[in-house]
Amino acid sequence: MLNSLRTKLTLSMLITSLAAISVMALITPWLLEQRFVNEAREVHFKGFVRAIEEFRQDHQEWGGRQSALLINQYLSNRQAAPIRPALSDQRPTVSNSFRFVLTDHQGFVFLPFFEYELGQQLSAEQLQQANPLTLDGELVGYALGGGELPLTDQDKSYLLIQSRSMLIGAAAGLAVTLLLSLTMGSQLVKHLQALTRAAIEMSKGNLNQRVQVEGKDEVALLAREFNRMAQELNNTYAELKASNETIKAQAEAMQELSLRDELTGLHNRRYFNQQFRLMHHQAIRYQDALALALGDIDNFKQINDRFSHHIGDAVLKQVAVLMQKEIREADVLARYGGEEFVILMAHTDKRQAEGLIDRIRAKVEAWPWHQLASELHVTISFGISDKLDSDLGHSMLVEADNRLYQAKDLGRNRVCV
Ligand SMILES: Nc1nc2c(ncn2[C@@H]2O[C@H](COP(=O)(O)OP(=O)(O)OP(=O)(O)O)[C@@H](O)[C@H]2O)c(=O)[nH]1
Repeated sequence: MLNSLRTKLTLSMLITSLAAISVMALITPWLLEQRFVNEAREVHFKGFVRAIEEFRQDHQEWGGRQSALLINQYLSNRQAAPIRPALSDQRPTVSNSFRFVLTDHQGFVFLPFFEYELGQQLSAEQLQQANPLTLDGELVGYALGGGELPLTDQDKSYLLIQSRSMLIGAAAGLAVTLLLSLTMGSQLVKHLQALTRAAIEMSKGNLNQRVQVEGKDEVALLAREFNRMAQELNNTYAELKASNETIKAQAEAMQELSLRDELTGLHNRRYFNQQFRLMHHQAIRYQDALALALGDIDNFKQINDRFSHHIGDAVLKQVAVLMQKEIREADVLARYGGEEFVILMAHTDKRQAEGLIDRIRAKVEAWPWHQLASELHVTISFGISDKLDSDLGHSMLVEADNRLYQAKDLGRNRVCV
C-alpha cells in the first residue's frame, strides 16, 4: 500500500499541509501581537507628542520643575483609550508602565522616569533614539519612550479575532492547495501508470505502444521519448522481420535448388535418396507395395556424338517433360545421373508399375524428335523392382538396375520387370 506513488504523494502533501498549518497556528498570533504592539507604541507616541505640543502652546513654559509637575498632571487627566491601528485621532493612552522621559533642548532631563534622573544630560546616542519636540519649527526638547504598553481587553479580543480569521483563511487556502496538489498528483500518477503499462506490454512483445502526451513538463518529455523509442523499436522489428522472412525464403529457395537438377528442373539424386529412404521404410512398416523404375536413354553417347552435346541436353529436357506428364502426383521422379532417371511409385507393385512405365517408354519413342534434329530418334529402357528387404532399399535398387541391364541386353526400348 505504502509502495504506491499515489499514497506517497498524498501522505507527503498531507504532512506538508499539516506542518504549515501548525507553524502558522503557533507563529501568526505572536507575529500579529508584535506588529500590533509596535504599531500601538507608534500611535501612542504620536499622540503624546501632540499632547506635549498642545501643552507648550497653553503654558509657554518648558524645561523647569514647574513644567514637569504640570505635564504629569495634564497627562493624568487624559482618558485611557484602547489602542488600535488606524485610530490616528485618538487621544494618547496613559499607561502605568509606558512612560516618556522629557528633556530640554540640550538633553537635560526635567521629567525623569526609570533609570533617568532629574538634571541628567542624555548622551548623543540616547538622544538619537529620542524623539525631537519642535514648536513653530524650533527644537524645544526631546521625548524618550520606555516601558511596557499593555493591551486593553478590547485590543486583545480584536487581536484574537484577527489571528483566528487569518488562521481560517490560511486553512482554507491550504485545503485548496491540498486539493489542487492531489489533483495534479493523480494526473502525474495517471501518466506514469500509462507509461508503465505500455512498457510492460512492450516487454511482452507488443511493440506497437503509444502513450498520450499532454503539456511540456518532464513527464510529457518522457512520454514523447517513449513514443519515439517505441516507434523506432517497432520499425526495427518490422525491418528485422522482413529481412528474416527474406532470409528464410532464400534459404528455402536454396534448399529447393540444392535438391533440383539444373538442366531438367527435375529433383536430383539427393532428393530421391531422402524420399526413397522414407517411402521404403513406410512401405515395410505398413506392409504396403512400393515400385522403383530405373530408366536410361538408349545410345545416348551416340546422340551426343552425332547431334552435338547441345542436342543431347535438349533430349534430356524433353524426356523429363514427357515423364513428368505421365506420372502421378504421389510418385517421385528424379534425374538419377547422366542420362538415367528414376521413378518411385507408392502403393504400387511391379506389375502395376509396368503399365505406367511402358506408357512413358512409348511416349518417348513416339515423340517427334526430328523437331530437334532431323533423323534424331530417341528411345528409353527401364528396369523395375518392388523388392522390399530390410536393407534400406539396397536390394530394390540392385534389382531395378539388373532389370535395366537386361532391357539393354534384350535390344533396348523396352521395360523389364
Ligand atoms: N548432353 C549430355 N550428355 C550427358 C549428360 N550426362 C551424361 N551424358 C552423356 O551420356 C552418355 C552416356 O553414355 P553411355 O553410358 O555409354 O551409355 P549409352 O550411350 O546411353 O548406351 P546405353 O546406355 O547402353 O544405351 C555419355 O557420353 C555422357 O557423356 C548431360 O547432362 N548432357
